[in-house]
Amino acid sequence: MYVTKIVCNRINSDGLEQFLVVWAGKYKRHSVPLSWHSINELSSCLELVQEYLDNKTRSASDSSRSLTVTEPTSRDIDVYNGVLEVKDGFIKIKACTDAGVDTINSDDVPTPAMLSRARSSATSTAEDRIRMEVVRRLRGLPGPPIILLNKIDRSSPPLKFQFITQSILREGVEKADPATMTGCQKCRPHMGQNIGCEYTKKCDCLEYAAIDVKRLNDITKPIYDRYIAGKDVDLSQLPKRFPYFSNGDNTGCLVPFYLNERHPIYECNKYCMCGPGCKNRIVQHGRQVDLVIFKTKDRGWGLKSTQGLRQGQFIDTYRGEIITDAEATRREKATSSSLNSYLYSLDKFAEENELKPEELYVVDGEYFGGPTRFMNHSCEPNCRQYTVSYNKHDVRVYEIAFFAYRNIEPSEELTFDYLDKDEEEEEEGAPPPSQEKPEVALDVN
Ligand SMILES: C[S@@+](CC[C@H](N)C(=O)[O-])C[C@H]1O[C@@H](n2cnc3c(N)ncnc32)[C@H](O)[C@@H]1O
Repeated sequence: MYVTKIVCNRINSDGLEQFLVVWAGKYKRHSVPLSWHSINELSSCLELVQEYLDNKTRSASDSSRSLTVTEPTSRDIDVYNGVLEVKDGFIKIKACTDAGVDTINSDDVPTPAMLSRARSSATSTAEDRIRMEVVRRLRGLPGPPIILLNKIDRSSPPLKFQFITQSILREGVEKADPATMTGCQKCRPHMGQNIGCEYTKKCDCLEYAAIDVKRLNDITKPIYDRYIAGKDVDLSQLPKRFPYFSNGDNTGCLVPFYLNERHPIYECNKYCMCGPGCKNRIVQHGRQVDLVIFKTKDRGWGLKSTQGLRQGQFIDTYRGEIITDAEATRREKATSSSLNSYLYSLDKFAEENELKPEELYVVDGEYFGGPTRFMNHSCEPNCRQYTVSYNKHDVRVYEIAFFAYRNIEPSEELTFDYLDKDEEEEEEGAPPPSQEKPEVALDVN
């Protein structure tokens, strides 16, 4: 026995908030079992209660606009279509042979009388219970606190959304063979400045990192030209940069070369010889900033931080279910929304690896994800998403990480551009926001 739907609410004669629930099962039409329950008895189906309350709020605002008032036309009754009993800890339906039990045609429920009563009945205990459940889930997440804030109404983020700490690989999605995941072998934890990887030429993790063409010289330019001509060359000879500042106030923030040009970030991994203290590891350590999921006036939920963020500071990853392109298309068709804002294609390496669209994977953050799933769109965003790879040989599964694109004031809403495309940006040559600090790259070749 399980609940399939909530159809009505009321305050009973004891002053208790109750919800009329529909139970699943094979029953004769018109005699589907229904019963009234308090929110404490509905803890296993809070999502359904939330869905009911959201619909009720929506239809209340619709009817206030059209000024339609439905007057009660039939009497309200308490017991419907059978008797529920608790047996062995489960709710069961006892066949109703007692002529004295009130029944009602279930197709008529909720009756106009019930609806009228529901409209004027408070649901604050249920709303508080739902909020407590969201807060409980947020407290279970690793990292600094994530606060839930709603000064607009009594709603909570959807309970059908599950917070996860790592993306979930769905059917048909595979990471590259684990044997391809290698670490840098020539780096050591103490090579000079005690920061792990010190020299871009030694760090194998940078093999496929972007070439810093501005730093080509008489020796490296001919190697670069051969590389561009498609010849086999030793890429470690070409000038590269580590992605993060290794010292100073901006330690851990993205250097402008990556921040502005959106080059894929290759972090060191568990097979690297540089050790866990290496400064080429930021995203893999997870979120280090506090976050607030808050209700906006007109854009649903949004995200902010109570602390100021520095330009280039890592916020969190965008996670979700990683699905195949075919599954993404199926989900897109199934959703009523024409623009599915939760799907994110993992296509960063598609062109250079000649991957066909149908071979790509997609991250769906609608029902499983992290707090960044609540970030809203802006055409002038203060955050941007970057590609972060721990396995340079895996071109289909990687992380999407949000970093502050400029300094961000405490409690400023965090936004990114949903239509952001790296390629367009490079073509247009959009000027980056000014850097307050000069860049100090980590590579000291
Ligand atoms: C990824 S979600 C962001 C979180 C969302 N606000 C929520 O409450 O779940 C994307 C959805 O948020 C809303 N949204 C995001 N940015 C918006 C904006 N700038 N203006 C209006 N609605 C926006 C749209 O409904 C969009 O489909």
